[in-house]
Amino acid sequence: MEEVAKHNTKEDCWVVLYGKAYDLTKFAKVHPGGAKLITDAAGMDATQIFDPIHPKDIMDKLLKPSLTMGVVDAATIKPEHVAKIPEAPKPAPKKKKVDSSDQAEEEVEEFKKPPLNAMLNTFDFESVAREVMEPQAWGYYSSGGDDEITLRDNHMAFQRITMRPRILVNVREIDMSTQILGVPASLPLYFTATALAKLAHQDRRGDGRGAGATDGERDGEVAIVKAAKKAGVPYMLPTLSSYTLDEMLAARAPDQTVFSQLYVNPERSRSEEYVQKLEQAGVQALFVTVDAPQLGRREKDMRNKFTQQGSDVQGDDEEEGGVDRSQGATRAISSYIDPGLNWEDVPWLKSITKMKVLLKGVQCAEDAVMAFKAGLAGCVLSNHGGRQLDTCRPGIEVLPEVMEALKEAGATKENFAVFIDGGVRRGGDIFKAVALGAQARSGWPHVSCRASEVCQTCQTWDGKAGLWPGQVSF
Ligand code: HEM
Ligand SMILES: Cc1cc2nc3c(=O)[nH]c(=O)nc-3n(C[C@H](O)[C@H](O)[C@H](O)COP(=O)(O)O)c2cc1C
Repeated sequence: MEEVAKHNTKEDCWVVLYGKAYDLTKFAKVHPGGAKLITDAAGMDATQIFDPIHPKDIMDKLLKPSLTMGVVDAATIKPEHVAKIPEAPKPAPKKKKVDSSDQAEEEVEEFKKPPLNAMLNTFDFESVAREVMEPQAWGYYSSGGDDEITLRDNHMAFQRITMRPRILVNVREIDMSTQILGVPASLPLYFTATALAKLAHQDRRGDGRGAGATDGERDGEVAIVKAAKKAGVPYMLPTLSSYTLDEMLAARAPDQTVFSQLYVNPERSRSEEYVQKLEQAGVQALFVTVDAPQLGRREKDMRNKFTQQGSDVQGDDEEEGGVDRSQGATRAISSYIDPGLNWEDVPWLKSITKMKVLLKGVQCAEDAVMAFKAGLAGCVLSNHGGRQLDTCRPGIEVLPEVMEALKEAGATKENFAVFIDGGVRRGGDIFKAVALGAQARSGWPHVSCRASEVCQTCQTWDGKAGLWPGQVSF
C-alpha cells in the first residue's frame, strides 16, 4: 500500500479496488462519472466509493490488463489509506413561504415518501424519485439527449393515438398473457435494460438505507430480477449493471427466464466470453444495443455533475470535476462500446451463440428489413429513451412503417419479433403498441403492476377476450 500511496495526484493516480492496484491516471479523465471522483481517491483504497455503484468485476472486464499494477496486501492498508464516500452536498436552504395574511414566514416541510398503495401511476413514482434520489443519480436517470425533444415526444406520441372502443362484447373472461420470444409472460411487457441500477438506491439522508432500498440493501438489478419474477415478465439484464452478471443470475428463481442486453466491446473476445457465460446460464435472448456508438450529450446530467463535483473548485480546470465530460464520456464509452460495429459484424454475432439475437435501437423500416434479411430474430424499435440522438422519431410512430415493410419482405410473427420501447407509461400505451403490431414493449421495472391493471381496463373496453394474439399484425 505504501507504494500505491505515492501515486496520489491527478497526474499520477493509482487507486486500490478489492485488493488490486490500478493506474487510473488516464482513465480518470474520461470517467463517465467525472474525473474528480477518481482523482480524489488517488493513492488510496477506493473500494468503499466504488462498491455502491459498480459491479466488482467491471475493472477486469473493461480496463486494459496493463493498468493493473499488482495485488495489495490487505494488512498494509491503514485507515488513512481508505477513501471515504464524499459527504452529500448540503441541502439547499429551505424555501420560505410568505403567508399573505400576516407576512409570517413558514418553512416548507421536508419531503416524506407516500405509502406504496398511494402510487397510482408511473408518474407518481417519477415525482417521488426526483425527491428522494441523489441529485446526481436523478440527473443520470432522467436526462435525455440535447434539447430532450425525443425524450418528451416518446410519451406524447402515445397521446396522439386515440382509442376506438367497440361495445357489447362479453368480456367476463380476459387473458393478457402471451409469449415473448417463446417465454411465457403475464402481459406483453418486459423490463428493459437500464445501466447502474444501484444509483437509484443511493442515500441522500446519510443513514445508509438508500433512497429506494429496504432493509439497508442497495439491491439494484437484483431487486429488478425479483420484481420481474413477481410480475411474471422477462427482464433484459444490462451489460453495464451495478451488480456482477453472476449476482444477477443468482437472483433468478429456478424457473425464471431472463434476456440480456449487449454492448459489443472493441475487444471482441471479451464480448464472446460474456455471451458464452449468458448462454451457459440459460439466458434466452441477446439484445445488441445499436443506437449508442457514443454517449448522447445529456446536458442536464453534465450540468448537474458540474455543480455537484465542480462547485468546490472555483476557477475550475477542465479535468477537475469532469467539466469536459461530454468529450470524456464520449471517449470513455468508446473504450467499452465499439463505435466500429456494423452490418458486417452480424454474422459474427450470430456465430458466437445459439441464443436468439435481436437488435435494440432500430429506428426505420430499412434497418428492420436488413435485420430480418440478416437472419436475426427480431428488433426493438427504440431511440434509447431519447437519451442518444435528439429529434428521432418515437418507436410507436416508426412501428406502422416497419410492420408494412417487414410484411412485404416476407417476415412473419414466427420468424421475426418486433418490440418497441420509449415513453410507455400506462397500460393503454402497451395496448396501442400491440394493436399496431408490436409483440411486446419494454418498460421501466416499477411500471408493470399498475400497467397491467390499466391494460386490463383497455382490453375490457376493446371488448374482446384474449384480444392480443388475434390483433398482432403478424
Ligand atoms: C475509483 C473508481 C471509480 C469510482 C469511484 C467511480 C464512481 C462512479 C460514480 C459515482 C458514477 C455515477 C455518476 C453518475 O451519476 O453518472 C459513475 C458512473 C459511471 N462509471 Fe464509475 N467509478 C469508478 C471507476 C469506474 C471504472 C473503472 C469504470 C469503467 C471502466 C467506470 C464506469 C462508469 C460508467 C459507465 C458510469 C455511468 C456514466 C453515465 O452513463 O453517466 N467507473 N462512476
Ligand atoms: C437510466 C437509464 C439507463 C439506461 N441504460 C441502458 C443500457 O445500459 N443499455 C441499453 O441498451 N439501454 C439503456 N437504456 C435505454 C432503455 O433500455 C430503453 O431503451 C429506454 O429507457 C426506453 O424508453 P423509456 O425510458 O421512455 O421507457 C437506459 C435508459 C435509462 C432511462
